Amino acid sequence: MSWLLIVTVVVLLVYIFITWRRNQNKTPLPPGPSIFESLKIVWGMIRRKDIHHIGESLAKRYGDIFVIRIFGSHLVYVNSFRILRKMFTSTNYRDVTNDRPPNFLREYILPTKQEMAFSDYSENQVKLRKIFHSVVKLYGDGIHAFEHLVTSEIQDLEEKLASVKTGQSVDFDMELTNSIIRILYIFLTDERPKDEVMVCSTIENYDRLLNIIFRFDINTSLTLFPWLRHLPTFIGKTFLEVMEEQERMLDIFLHRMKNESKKYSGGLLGAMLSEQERDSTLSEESVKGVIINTVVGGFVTTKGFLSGFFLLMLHYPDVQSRIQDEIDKEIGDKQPILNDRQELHYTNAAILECFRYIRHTIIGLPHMNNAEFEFEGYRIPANSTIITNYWYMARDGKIWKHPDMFKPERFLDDDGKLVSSDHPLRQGFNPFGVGRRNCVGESFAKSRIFLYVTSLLQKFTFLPDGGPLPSDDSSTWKPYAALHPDSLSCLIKIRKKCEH
Ligand code: HEM
Repeated sequence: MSWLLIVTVVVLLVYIFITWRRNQNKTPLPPGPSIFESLKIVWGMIRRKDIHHIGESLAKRYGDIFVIRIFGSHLVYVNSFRILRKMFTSTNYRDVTNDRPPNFLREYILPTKQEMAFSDYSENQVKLRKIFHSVVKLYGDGIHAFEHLVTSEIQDLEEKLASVKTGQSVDFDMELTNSIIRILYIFLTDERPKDEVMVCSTIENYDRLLNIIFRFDINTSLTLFPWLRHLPTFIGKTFLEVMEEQERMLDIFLHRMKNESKKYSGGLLGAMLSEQERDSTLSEESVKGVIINTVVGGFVTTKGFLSGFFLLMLHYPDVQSRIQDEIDKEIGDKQPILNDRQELHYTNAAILECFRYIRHTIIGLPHMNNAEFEFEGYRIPANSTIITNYWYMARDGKIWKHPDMFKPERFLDDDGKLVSSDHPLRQGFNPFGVGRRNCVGESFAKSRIFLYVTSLLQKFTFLPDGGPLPSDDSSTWKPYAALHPDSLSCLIKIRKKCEH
C-alpha cells in the first residue's frame, strides 16, 4: 500500500514539475488557485454541486478572469460581460473562441452530432442557425404570424385560470409548463398536439432528466468516466431513462413527419423538410438535432424565467400592481401585442430585472477555444473550457448598486423610460450571451415572455395561497442547469374578464 502512495506522490510531483518548466518564459496564465487548491475546488463543485457559488467566491478573489487548472486542463472563468463580449465577438478572437468542449451529452446521449447547441462552430451549425432564424421570422412581417400563435395559446391558459373557483389554490407551475410545451410543439409542427397529455408529459420528463444529467457534478463525472452510465446507480438509472424518453420524444415528431410528409409544410420541421428538398446535405440527423435543440433550449429556460417571474410577483405585490397600472394605462382592455413593448417601460424593466435577480441560466453553455491565444495580457491555452460566469456578472457590485435587491427601477432613467440598450447597465449583463453562439431563441423567448407577462397580469392578480412560499433568493434553489423554484402554488384573482 505504501509503495502505491509513494508512486502516486512521485507521479504528481513530476507532473507539477513538467507543467512548471513548460510554462517558464511564457505569457502567464490568468490568476487562479494553485494546482492543489484547484483539485480541492473541483472536488467541492462535484460534491456540493454548487459550481455557481464557488465561481462567485473565486471571482471576488481574482477579478474579471481566472483559471482553475485540473490535470492539464483549464477551466477559464470569464466574470465580466465586457471581457466576454471582447473574447467572443472581436475579430481577433472569435474564430478561436466559439467551439464547445467535449461533453457526455454530445458524445453519448444526443443521437447526432449535427445539431446547434453542443457541436463546434461549423458550416452545418451556421446553416441550422439560419434555418431556425428564418422560421422565427421575428424581423419583418413574420412577427405577426408568430404572435397570433402564442396569443391564442395564452388565451387558452387564461380561460383555464379564469375557471378556477375563487379561493382555490392553483398549481401555476404545472399550468405554465403545459402551456409552454404546447407552444413549442406548435412552433415545431404548426399544429396543436393531438394527444396533449402524452406530448406534455414526455417533453417535461425528457427535460427534467436532461437537466439532471447536465448538472455540473453529474456531467463532469460522466464526461471523465463515461462507463459510469452502465452502473446500477442513480446516474446509470437516469441515463437509461433519458435515452428512453428521448426515443419517445423523437418518435412523436419523426413518426408524424415520415407518415404525413406530404402535408407537413409548416413550423420549424416543415421548413427543414422544404430545405432538405433544396439542399441534399441537410441530413435527417440534423432534423433530429434541431428538434432536440428546440425542446431543450426552449422549455427549461423560458419555464425557469416565467415561474421565477410570477414567484417574484407574489413576493413583491407593489411591483405587480405597478406593472398592472402601466398595462391599464397604455393598453387598456385590448389584447397585448408585441408592438406594445415600446410603451411599457416599467414592465420591460421588471423583466430585465428578473433575468438579473434570478440568474436562472447560471453559467450559460461553456465555450472552448480551438487554439492558444493571448488575451488582456494572459495566455489562454488551447482547448480550455471557457465558463461564462453569468451568475457573478448579474450581481457584480462594481456594476450594480444594491445587487441583492429586486429593483426594476434601476433600468429606468429620470423620466421613467427604459434605459437604452447601449446603457452601461444593459451592456453589463445579457442572459442570452453574445456573438456567434449567442442564444438562437433569444427573440422567440423574449416575445413569449412579454406576451405571457402582459396578458396574464392584465387579467389576473397573483397572490400567495397561505402555504409555504419558495424563497425569492435563487441561491437557495436546487442547482440544476437552469434554475427554477421548486413549486409555484398561488391564488388567482380575476381583474378583467377574458373576452376572446
Ligand atoms: C429565457 C430564455 C432563454 C435564455 C436565458 C437562454 C440563454 C441561452 C444562453 C446563455 C445560451 C448560450 C450562449 C453562448 O454559448 O454564448 C443559449 C444558447 C442556445 N439557446 Fe437559449 N436561452 C433561452 C431560450 C431559448 C429558446 C426559447 C430556444 C429555442 C426555442 C433556445 C435555444 C438555444 C440554442 C439552440 C442555443 C445554442 C446556440 C449555439 O450554440 O449556437 N434558447 N441560450
